[in-house]
Amino acid sequence: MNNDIKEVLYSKEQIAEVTKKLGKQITKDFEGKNPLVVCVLKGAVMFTTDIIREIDTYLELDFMDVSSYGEGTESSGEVKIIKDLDTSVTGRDVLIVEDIIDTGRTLQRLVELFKHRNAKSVKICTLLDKPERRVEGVKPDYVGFEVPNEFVVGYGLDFAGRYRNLGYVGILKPEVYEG
Ligand SMILES: O=P(O)(O)OC[C@H]1O[C@H](OP(=O)(O)OP(=O)(O)O)[C@H](O)[C@@H]1O
Ligand code: HPA
Ligand SMILES: [Mg+2]
Repeated sequence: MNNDIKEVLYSKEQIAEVTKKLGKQITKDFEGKNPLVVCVLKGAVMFTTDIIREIDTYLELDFMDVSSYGEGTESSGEVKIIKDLDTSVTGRDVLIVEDIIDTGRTLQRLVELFKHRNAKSVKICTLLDKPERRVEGVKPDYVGFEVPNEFVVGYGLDFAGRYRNLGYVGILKPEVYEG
């Protein structure tokens, strides 16, 4: 599996360090707010479980399963909701946790949905931001790293369902997805 990686972008240690830093910031900003943390499955599962342990406020956790990439490296353009939240967002301070913002379609859809459901506030925390590919105007409130316009995998991020279990984030060799 490691042989399929062209370059390691962020090591386990770098991810842990930035997660701690973001957790501290979020702790400060959400003090006394009891936010509803929304983990966007499946990519954000590792980042979410790590960052919530760095946030020192009361919070609640829920999961939403959303998908638009299927087996490829390009967004299908259609954001499918596979599993909705169990919790109502009405009147809640929502913090969406994502692994990556690429075109921005996934988050645009979620932010619109939560606002429509009358969330009190909606904030976004993403480990990775790939601003070069943006087609929607969403802006994250908390960002770990800006990534170049390459298909990245690891630490939750997949290609065709694989590589989520890498501890680091790396660039996939193009020959892996080109066939
Ligand atoms: O900004 P966008 O272009 O919308 O891309 C970002 C989204 O795409 C990936 O999810 P995917 O749809 O592959 O589902 P997964 O998390 O289950 O892998 C990733 O985890 C983000 O949720
Ligand atoms: O670069 C990426 N890697 C994995 N999944 C993704 N979903 C959007 N962009 C990416
Ligand atoms: Mg994915």
